[in-house]
Amino acid sequence: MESYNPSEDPGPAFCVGHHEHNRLITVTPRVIQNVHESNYDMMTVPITTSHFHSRVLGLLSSYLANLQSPTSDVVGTMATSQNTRPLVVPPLSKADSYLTPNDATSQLVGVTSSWIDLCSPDPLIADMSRQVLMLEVAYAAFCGIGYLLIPGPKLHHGALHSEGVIYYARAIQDALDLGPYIQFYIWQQMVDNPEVEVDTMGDLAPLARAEYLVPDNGDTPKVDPFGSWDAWDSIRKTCKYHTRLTVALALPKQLPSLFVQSRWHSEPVRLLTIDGSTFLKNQKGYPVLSKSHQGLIAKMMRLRTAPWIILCGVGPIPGLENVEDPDNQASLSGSDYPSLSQAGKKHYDPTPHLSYIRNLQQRQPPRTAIERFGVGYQDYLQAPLQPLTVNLESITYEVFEKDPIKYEWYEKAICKALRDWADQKKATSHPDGKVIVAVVGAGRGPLVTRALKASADAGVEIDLWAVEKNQNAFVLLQRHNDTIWGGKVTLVQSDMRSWKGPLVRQQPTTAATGPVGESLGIESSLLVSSKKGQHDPGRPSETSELQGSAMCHTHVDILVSELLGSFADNELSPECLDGVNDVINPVHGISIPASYSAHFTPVSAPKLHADIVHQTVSNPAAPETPYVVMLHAIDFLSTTDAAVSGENSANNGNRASTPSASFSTTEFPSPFVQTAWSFSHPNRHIPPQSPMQSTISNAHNVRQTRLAFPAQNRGVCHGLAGYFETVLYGDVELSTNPVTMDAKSANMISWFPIYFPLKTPLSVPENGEIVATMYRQTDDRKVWYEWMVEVYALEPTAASVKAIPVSYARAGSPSAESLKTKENTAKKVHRTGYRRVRVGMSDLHSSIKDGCLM
Ligand SMILES: C[S@@+](CC[C@H](N)C(=O)[O-])C[C@H]1O[C@@H](n2cnc3c(N)ncnc32)[C@H](O)[C@@H]1O
Repeated sequence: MESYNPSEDPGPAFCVGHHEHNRLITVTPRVIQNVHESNYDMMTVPITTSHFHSRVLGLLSSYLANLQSPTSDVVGTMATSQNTRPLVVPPLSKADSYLTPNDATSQLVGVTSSWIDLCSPDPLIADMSRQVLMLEVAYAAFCGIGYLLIPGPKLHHGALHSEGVIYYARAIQDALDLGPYIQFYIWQQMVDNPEVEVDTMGDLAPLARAEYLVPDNGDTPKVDPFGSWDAWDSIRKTCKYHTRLTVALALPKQLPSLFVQSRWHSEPVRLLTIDGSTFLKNQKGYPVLSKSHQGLIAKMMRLRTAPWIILCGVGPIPGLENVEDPDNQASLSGSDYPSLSQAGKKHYDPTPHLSYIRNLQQRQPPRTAIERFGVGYQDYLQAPLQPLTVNLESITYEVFEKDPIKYEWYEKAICKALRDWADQKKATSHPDGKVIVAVVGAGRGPLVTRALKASADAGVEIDLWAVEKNQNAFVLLQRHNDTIWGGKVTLVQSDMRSWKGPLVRQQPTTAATGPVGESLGIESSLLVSSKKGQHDPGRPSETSELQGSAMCHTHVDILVSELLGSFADNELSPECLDGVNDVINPVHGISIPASYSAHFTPVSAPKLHADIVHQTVSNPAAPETPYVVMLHAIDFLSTTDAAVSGENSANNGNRASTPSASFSTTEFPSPFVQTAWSFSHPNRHIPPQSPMQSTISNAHNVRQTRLAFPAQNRGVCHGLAGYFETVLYGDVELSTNPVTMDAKSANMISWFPIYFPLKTPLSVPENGEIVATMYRQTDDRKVWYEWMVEVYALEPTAASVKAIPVSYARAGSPSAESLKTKENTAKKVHRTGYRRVRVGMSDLHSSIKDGCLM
């Protein structure tokens, strides 16, 4: 890897804007220049003025004053319903908006009116609100506004809760059509806190007529940690995961639990709004953010599309104070000059909140190796490789070879294996007593180089073979053998499945087995003549004549391969290694890797779901394809951590792309990742080929699993995130499993996880259970996966009264021992005292159309 200096890493760039509730100016390019000079990147503008607000209120009050009590028709429909639109809000006039199209408009975030109530149970209020929004969106679109901030839905109306969200969502769907070039931000609180949802003077909500309200039953509504997210989920579902529909998230003074933070982290949050009141004061009286706020911002800023930050209620932009006369467009006031008392202070800062955010930007931790490597790949869907049927390009190998861990760990594993071989005085397959090592699927040769190094380090002599089927990569292997390896390697251009094993010179008599330095005589083999640089693998005979001396095939002592995919076996490592199984020394021979296992966990992944929905238009197989993807904006639905508050949480587990220890107060909960299945090599149990079949059966490589995952919080399951672990040799292991990766192979970058999508997302209830059934299937010509997900609600039976324990939380991945009884996992984790009621079930998905050809 090229050398990297963290101090030179620029880190994520912060784009910071300024919001003022009631800005009374027309924003011109000169104003924008002023904004930039104040070190802000952009600003918000209301679409309409207080004049418009007063006009609508006036209209409403005169209408209500003359209104007779609503009557119902025979079917009970109220006369003043949406069906008989009673009141039309007239179009905007000059005094209704300061917004005017000019060169500055594209740099503005427009804000629609917060005094409307699209969710009102009173159809009159809801309809007027809808009309106001439509007028504002249409005018914003006309002016060329590119970004529009829309205050989120009002969730509480007396005893009614979240009833009007669907009306809100429906209006947003219309808005998306009305402003086809506008990016919409729904301004959401992080949690549903009824105390925050207070009506202010002039709001339409309190004007809802009593007959439409349900009397308050006196119960104090509680904070619902996922209530706000629920509302957002309804809106984006109604709008079919529209790409222009995103979230502006208001950060409260007290951050909610890490579960809630992690959920928002998985959503398309494109704006973070921070109110002046969210800031604390440091000892010198300057505004600062708490550690947990800093941590959340750091995480958000590492997303593929980092949100912009908008500071609200932090005082005016210097030189841009609101003036009484909005039509006086010389509204850049003379207040660039501080007051006398301010001027008296030595280092007067007119924008201390902004200065803090800029300082926070400077202090962002440098990106980790995987973050640097993954730039541009975050949440980007890639089709998995088909390395058997498609020859890789040199650039693909080059990317693999940048891994700072994988090759190092292979070298360690080979070195240990060689030392053990020598220490245990195991007999070798070579007449000279050398340990025969073969790298199968050698690519451009990095593992060959490592094997030679391991031999030198271990002080154990080896006879090294490299087998590769990609004829283009083979040219490089030949070149490396001449220039780097000093001709020490025997190269074989072949599919490993038709390789007959190393050719060695026949010995005059059958050699006795012996330790390293001696040879394991292969029964009835003839060992003669030195091997040559190149070998023709196509020879079917066990012995051959080479330069007059008899040669015979022998075994490989240590077979080294790296044929793993993101889900361990998805690039057909089991099938390829089965093909060289008989080549491995039947007594002492080993495979590096010795075993590998596939793991998965259910996730919420709205961005991936949206991308797949859009791809489905041109590719119907898109939702039944497992994708390789650097998962980032996802939320693990099943976790092993107890709920912790944002402010008080400690670093509680490993997770991919950890920003830095200094921001560990926002370490999201660890996923509950379970093992699907595993493979071991050499496989001493491959069933013999049936004489009734002409093709070799692959039935022994079929696998199936059914695993249950507890889901503590409600959410939406979009698919399964898959990982792998592998034991190379002894305690040398590689892992992409987020639970074990840091302990086993931190900073390894060769593999991104795999993602198995669901065509239709499944809603998961609180304290529910997600059960995934998965198969690895084969028809002896190709391999594919099938998967389906069921969701259960757990209803306490009469016998159980206590809260549901998260009884199968587990911090690590299962041990090799527990893997043996893995088939029973779903049964084992079944919770007693609860009846499972199935509330959702996906299709059975199958990747057979894109199966991996053997
Ligand atoms: C993932 S790459 C690894 C390359 C190299 N060993 C490394 O670690 O950088 C797998 C390699 O195995 C080769 N390969 C896959 N299946 C093979 C087979 N059946 N026979 C021979 N080579 C194979 C591919 O062409 C590719 O070069």
